[in-house]
Amino acid sequence: MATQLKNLSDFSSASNIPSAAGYTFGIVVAEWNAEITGALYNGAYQTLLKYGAAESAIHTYPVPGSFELTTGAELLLKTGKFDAVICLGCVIQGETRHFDFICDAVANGVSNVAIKYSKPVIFGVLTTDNQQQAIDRSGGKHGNKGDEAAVTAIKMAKMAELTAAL
Ligand SMILES: Nc1c(NC[C@H](O)[C@H](O)[C@H](O)CO)[nH]c(=O)[nH]c1=O
Ligand SMILES: CC(=O)[C@@H](O)COP(=O)(O)O
Repeated sequence: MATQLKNLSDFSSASNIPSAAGYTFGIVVAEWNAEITGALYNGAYQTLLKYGAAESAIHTYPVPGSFELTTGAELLLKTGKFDAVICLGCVIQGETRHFDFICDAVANGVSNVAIKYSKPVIFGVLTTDNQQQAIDRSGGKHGNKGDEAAVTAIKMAKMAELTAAL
């Protein structure tokens, strides 16, 4: 499987990451599986700082679960004050089909909010079979999806800025 072949968060060879300076970011973080989402958040926050975002330009809001990430993104984007919103969560399969409904709702919801406001909303949600897969992708052997979400937010904020000038 491709995932097993690499650290998915290795940006060392990526020279095409724009500066995050001047952009305002929202980060909405689900409290479910907090040990995982906390690691995702730390990765995203530190990555934004690494690429030049000001601490004062990063605004963080917790929500109860991943299902609420869409609402969190909507509430932030309706203010008109954010260049990108990063949604962080971790949904781990349980005994029932609840997993499927949450994952589908968040993926579709995040996409719809991004389109509604023509602003980047980044899907930084782990959807795993078990806890170990989540650990591996939140600072473990497969990298940190929070890092990736932050890089995506920077790139998309830059694209939004460039296309607004067209
Ligand atoms: N089981 C997980 C949940 N469940 C909670 C939902 O996200 C939502 O808060 C609830 O249905 C009320 O609307 N959330 C996660 O983020 N991760 C899970 O594994
Ligand atoms: C993804 C979930 O909501 C899950 O944790 C709930 O567990 P279960 O499906 O066993 O009720």
